[in-house]
Amino acid sequence: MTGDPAAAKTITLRSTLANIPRFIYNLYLHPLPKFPGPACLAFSDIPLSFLQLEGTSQYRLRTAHEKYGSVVRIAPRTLSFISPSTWKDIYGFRNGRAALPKDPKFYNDMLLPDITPTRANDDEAVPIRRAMNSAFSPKSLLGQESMIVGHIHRLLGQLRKETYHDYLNKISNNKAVDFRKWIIFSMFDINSDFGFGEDMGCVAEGRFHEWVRFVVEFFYAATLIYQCYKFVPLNELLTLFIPRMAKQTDRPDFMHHFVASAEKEGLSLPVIEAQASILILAGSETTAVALTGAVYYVLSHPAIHERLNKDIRETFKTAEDIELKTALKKLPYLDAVVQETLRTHAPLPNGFTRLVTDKGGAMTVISINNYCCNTATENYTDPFVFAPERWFGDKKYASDNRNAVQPFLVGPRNCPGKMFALSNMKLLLTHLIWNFDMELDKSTKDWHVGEKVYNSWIQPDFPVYLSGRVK
Ligand code: HEM
Repeated sequence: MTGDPAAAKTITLRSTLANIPRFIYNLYLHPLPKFPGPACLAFSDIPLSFLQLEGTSQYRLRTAHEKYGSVVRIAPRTLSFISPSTWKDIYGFRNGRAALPKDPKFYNDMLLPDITPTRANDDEAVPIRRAMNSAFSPKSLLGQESMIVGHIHRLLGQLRKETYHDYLNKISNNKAVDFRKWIIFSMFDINSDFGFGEDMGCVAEGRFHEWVRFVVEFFYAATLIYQCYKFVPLNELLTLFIPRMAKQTDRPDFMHHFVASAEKEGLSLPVIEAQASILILAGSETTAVALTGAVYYVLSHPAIHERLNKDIRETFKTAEDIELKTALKKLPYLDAVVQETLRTHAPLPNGFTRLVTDKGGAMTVISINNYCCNTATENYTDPFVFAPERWFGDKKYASDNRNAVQPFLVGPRNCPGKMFALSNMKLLLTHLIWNFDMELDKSTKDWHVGEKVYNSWIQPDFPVYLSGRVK
């Protein structure tokens, strides 16, 4: 097909000219101009969409918040907030239900089916969430520990193989390992084992399962979703690849708990099956991004790395002593490292949009952007400094708004997998640090600078040198 650049230019110019009255209206006559914000974003929806397609909107919005304050108009009908007090107003409960409805343009019918908790309306989501809660209860999570540890051991074994030419004689092959890749493998294995009682074999085979690759790319596709009519609904794909439901395992996995409660809630089989997609989609990539971020921040701060090494290696005399109960409770410094990672590197940095309807019926889209909120100078002292101490009552950070960090959201539509994600992160970090001395490859300098976001951070390769611990 041949293009005609002159015709394209003419069409662009004509449509821009035709829209000038609308741009003027948006800037000066619209009901929202009382909210501050850059005119270059407020005149049309196009600039924000462009930045989102480019994966860089978080940086532009942060600059706008630093200049204009805690509420910024970022498109004609769109406001961004960063005050900690607004979390509850936007996402919390009101009269036992979600305070505000989800924005159907983001939660559209190409993203996920409306029988997933993410897209179900507030009333329909209640029984699904109730059925999920029993699967995510602290008791059933503790029941998953041996499964998680089994996967961690498999991962450690593969990392040793990658690191050592001859493991018994400790002959290293002096090759850095792409850590991010292995963490993704492990998180997809753990989440699918948790969800369906069967892992995907990513760590064992050292490669992405085909549909896992698809799920990772779905995060990018979600940004382009309006143009993505070619995508088959994800849950149908998943049920094609995972012959689940009837499979029986001795260990009560998520589906075991979920199906038992779902029956009591009167949920239909299609609703039960649809949870397959959301569980893998929501849990694997997010936790992998957070874990990779945590390893990066720890290794790039030698004092933090040393303190964590000391805490973990002194607390657990043998690797078998590492247990969820102890890893979660006895290691406050590890806890602070994880919190600080979720502040500086929240896996889903851009906000989740909700709608406010005014008396005339006009809708405004509002959200809190995690990246802007967590790196705002109005919320944190030295917001770009990775400082676990800020979670320990260090005087320097006394004025920090620590409750501004809400990577799992708040309220009735928050993340039900929060405890599962935190447990995985802490267990894996503890095992890694107990077992290995680690060092960043030089190429990782400024590894996170300019990272793009398509729903989640697009992290570059992450080469790390490993060796069996010396002390
Ligand atoms: C660090 C890791 C994680 C982060 C930061 C995170 C964050 C979030 C956030 C912000 C939401 C709300 C999204 C929205 O409103 O559209 C969400 C929803 C959800 N998450 Fe997580 N998540 C993580 C890990 C997990 C894990 C491990 C699981 C399950 C094993 C999980 C299961 C879910 C489910 C099922 C939903 C949908 C809930 C609903 O819409 O009602 N998440 N997550």
